[in-house]
Amino acid sequence: MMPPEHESSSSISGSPVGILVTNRIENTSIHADPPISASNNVSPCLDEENPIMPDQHQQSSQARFSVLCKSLRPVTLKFEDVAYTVKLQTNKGTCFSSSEPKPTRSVLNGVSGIVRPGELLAMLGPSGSGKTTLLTALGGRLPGKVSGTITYNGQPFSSSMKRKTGFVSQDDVLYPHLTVLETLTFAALLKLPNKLTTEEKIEQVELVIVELGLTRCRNNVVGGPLFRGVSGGERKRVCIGQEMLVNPSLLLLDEPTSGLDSTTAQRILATLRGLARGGRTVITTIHQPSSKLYRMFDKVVVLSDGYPIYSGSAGRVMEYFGSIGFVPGFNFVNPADFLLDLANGVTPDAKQDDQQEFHGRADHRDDQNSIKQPLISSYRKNLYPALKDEIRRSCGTPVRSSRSSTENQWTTGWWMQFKVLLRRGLKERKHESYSGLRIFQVMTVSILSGLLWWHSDTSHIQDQVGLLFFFSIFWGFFPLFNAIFAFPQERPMLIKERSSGMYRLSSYYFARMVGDLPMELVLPTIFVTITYWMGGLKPSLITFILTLLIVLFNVLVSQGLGLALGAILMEVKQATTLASVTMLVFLLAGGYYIQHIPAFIAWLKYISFSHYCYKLLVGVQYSGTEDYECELGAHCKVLDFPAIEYLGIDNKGWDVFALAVMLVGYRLLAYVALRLGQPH
Ligand SMILES: Nc1ncnc2c1ncn2[C@@H]1O[C@H](COP(=O)(O)OP(=O)(O)OP(=O)(O)O)[C@@H](O)[C@H]1O
Repeated sequence: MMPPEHESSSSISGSPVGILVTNRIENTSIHADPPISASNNVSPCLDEENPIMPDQHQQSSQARFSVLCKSLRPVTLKFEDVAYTVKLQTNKGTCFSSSEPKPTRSVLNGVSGIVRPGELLAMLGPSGSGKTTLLTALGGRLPGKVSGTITYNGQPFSSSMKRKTGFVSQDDVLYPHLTVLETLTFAALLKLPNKLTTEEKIEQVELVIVELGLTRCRNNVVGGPLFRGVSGGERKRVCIGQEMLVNPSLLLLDEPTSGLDSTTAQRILATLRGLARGGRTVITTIHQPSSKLYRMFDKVVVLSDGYPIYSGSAGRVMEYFGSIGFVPGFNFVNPADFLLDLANGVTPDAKQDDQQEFHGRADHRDDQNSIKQPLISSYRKNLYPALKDEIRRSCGTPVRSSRSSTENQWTTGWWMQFKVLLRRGLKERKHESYSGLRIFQVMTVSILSGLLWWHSDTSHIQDQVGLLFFFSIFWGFFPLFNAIFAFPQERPMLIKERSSGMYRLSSYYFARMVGDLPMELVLPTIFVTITYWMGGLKPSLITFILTLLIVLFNVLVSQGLGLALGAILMEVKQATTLASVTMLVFLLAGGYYIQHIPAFIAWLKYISFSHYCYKLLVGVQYSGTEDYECELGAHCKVLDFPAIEYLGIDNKGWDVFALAVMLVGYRLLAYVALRLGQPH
């Protein structure tokens, strides 16, 4: 069997990004076609202080890309004895916490490898073998403790490395309502450094679109589970494009070809190989590559139940397994199939009938283990010592970076991030915020309540007070339940973008707050304007404006509570349940339904923003000197009306203060909860 050949050219050379990457080759010590022998491939580590610089000629011919070229700093990634254990969730102790320690499961065991700039490494293994976990660990995104050592040019993972790393996850997290062009443009504006002008950033987007073959669908919306957008392959390419924009030195991809046809898969891998040849370090997990795809890999790591059974040159794999007695059968065509069979504990040369019989046997698990165990032992005996030696030899002295890891953590400034995130949020959520359904809902309720309270006057003071209470409750519920969805819905995107150090949490948070404001304030304004005048409340412009301002204040407070509940629980079902209980308590303790609440529980009204809003609304509607018709022909003081007397309409300053404290407090709580829930 011939070892897989390595192609000498990539399909992307010739395209603009191809030019960019192939030019990198000429300027580096990396070969256009790196030798597949790991031992021959030891190159010195390149650090931040020694970026590969294009020569003068290329600089002038590619002035447009100069900033991007300079930012490329090759990364040698080494991982040694990487192990990871997870605590398993159990059903026990859901009501009463169990004192028993949670069972643990070892997901990765002593995985080692080295990938240099210019190389494309593939991780192979059956489903559940630990590929994604290893990739996530190498991307510095795995929560909890990863044992072993992972270094990038001899350094541990840092925020500067984070910015040089592109990570494409298996689940394509994208905003469904943005077009392909918008998605990439917003990513470019947020990710590319300030020293590039907006035009240059957009130019870079155009290059990536051409490179990834997205020209045809550039103006199509991405789409989501509820409505169709671009195809699965195009989605995947958009995700890769987002990472390619920043010209990452280290590119990690989780199953970039899953669900794609073989031609598209091949094109994607050719692009990745081209990117690698441009001086990047590219690592991908892959499920079942064809032999054609397999030939594009320089190195492979094969995992079986979290244990490595091979780590090294892709071209030497057959030679190695042959040397330990695993020779492919007569129908051998694809090294990847051979490797997957071995990783599954299945002998590759077994005939179809034997396989069926084999799987049907009750003790086939033991048989599988009896194949896996020698493979794991053989790896430790035959491959590991040489690999360890290679890892140690290559770049033994850690490269010192003169910059601190926190310095220059962000590529763009706070204000730029805020502006871009605000624009993106407005575009993405315009369908939601300005949805006809929401407007219809508010208009219907306002007209209906205007008709129900049609021209009420102080002779029906009970009704009027009821209308004011309705204002406070409706505009307590509505924004609260809308706001609850904000953070749980955006969580995957927030985690993805924050993990790559795209923007500050504060700029995202403020952009979200400000972006939601227009519609949050327009709808109650329409409502109050219709209902106030139809309902026959005091015909005074000042009173109307004050009423409107109080309702808007209430909306902002209620929205803040919704955001806080969403951010704390990060789960819509739990948050809506808690919100409905809270609002029910506020409704009952507000002072309208019950006026003789027992003293031991009367304090509840002080934590209810609806209570303060209701009090203020009544306070601006009626003055202490006003009368109302309490009996036929008899007039009483408004302040003596039982509901108002119980409420007490003095101390408006305190009510405003209490609402202001809640306005700030809830939002602060939401921010802190978001910050604590963020990957570090
Ligand atoms: N946090 C966790 N809690 C429990 N089990 C986990 C956790 N993380 C990973 N695992 C388990 O570890 C194993 C490896 O998972 P991983 O996602 O890395 O596999 P994989 O090889 O990428 O699989 P696939 O090819 O199907 O994506 C799986 O059995 C998975 O269930």
